[in-house]
Amino acid sequence: MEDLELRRKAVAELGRELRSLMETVARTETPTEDLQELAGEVQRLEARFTGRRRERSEIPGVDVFPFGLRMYSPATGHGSAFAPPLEIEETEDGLVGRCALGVAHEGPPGYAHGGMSAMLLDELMGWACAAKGLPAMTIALDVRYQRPVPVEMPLLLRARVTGIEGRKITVSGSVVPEDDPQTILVAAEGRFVAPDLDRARSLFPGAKGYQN
Ligand SMILES: CCCCCCCCCCCCCC(=O)SCCNC(=O)CCNC(=O)[C@H](O)C(C)(C)COP(=O)(O)OP(=O)(O)OC[C@H]1O[C@@H](n2cnc3c(N)ncnc32)[C@H](O)[C@@H]1OP(=O)(O)O
Repeated sequence: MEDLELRRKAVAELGRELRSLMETVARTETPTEDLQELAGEVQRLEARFTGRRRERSEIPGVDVFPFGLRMYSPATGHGSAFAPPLEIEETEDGLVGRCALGVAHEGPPGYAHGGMSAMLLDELMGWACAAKGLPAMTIALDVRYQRPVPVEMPLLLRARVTGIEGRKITVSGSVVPEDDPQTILVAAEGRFVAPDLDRARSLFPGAKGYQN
């Protein structure tokens, strides 16, 4: 069997180059004829991905699901062109995530798109549930945007489970500047539900962790 760590490294390297490309594209003011030529080159590059494509519900071979690694997650995935990617660490008081957003994640000029903050919080809050042994899905997310989130600024995200009632979990989260953690840019409250085994099996037929 192919070395999994080697493959994860290759996936992450490709992801890093794609993120860099996305940022270059979002910032470029290069002449129009260059853009037209580059689009053709990217199309030719895409045609070189000739290997097997995974099925819609198939878990990527590099992942560990539901408790571990999602390499193509748009929030945490090192293989994702879209992810910052968010780096997560477990602390005594819940989870802490670190990242900086780029111009490719912009909403208002110079500031992050609100959907990015919501997505990153949603993901981190979801991982906070998994860290309690309850891999769960979001059923409600209330996001308060208190200050705009500058792009290219190191950010600290926090997620803490505040209550567990059977399979229902409540989680709070925030985004702050890493160098000014008292200033809350975004605050969130979320409700999550850990699907029961039957529901999880039907939702994620490709997940070995839920099968007999
Ligand atoms: C799970 C796996 C993933 C983990 C990956 C690792 C972490 C990655 C982190 C990534 C994070 C990314 C996160 C994402 O992006 S998750 C993606 C966005 N979220 C969804 O798509 C979830 C859609 N909802 C559902 O599929 C079902 O509702 C689920 C599966 C969650 C529960 O269906 P299930 O059949 O299992 O539950 P139940 O019917 O037995 O109900 C149980 C209890 O819950 C209450 N209730 C249920 N639903 C709702 C609702 N919508 N509103 C209000 N309440 C609701 C219900 O009243 C009952 O309460 P009670 O009567 O007992 O008091």
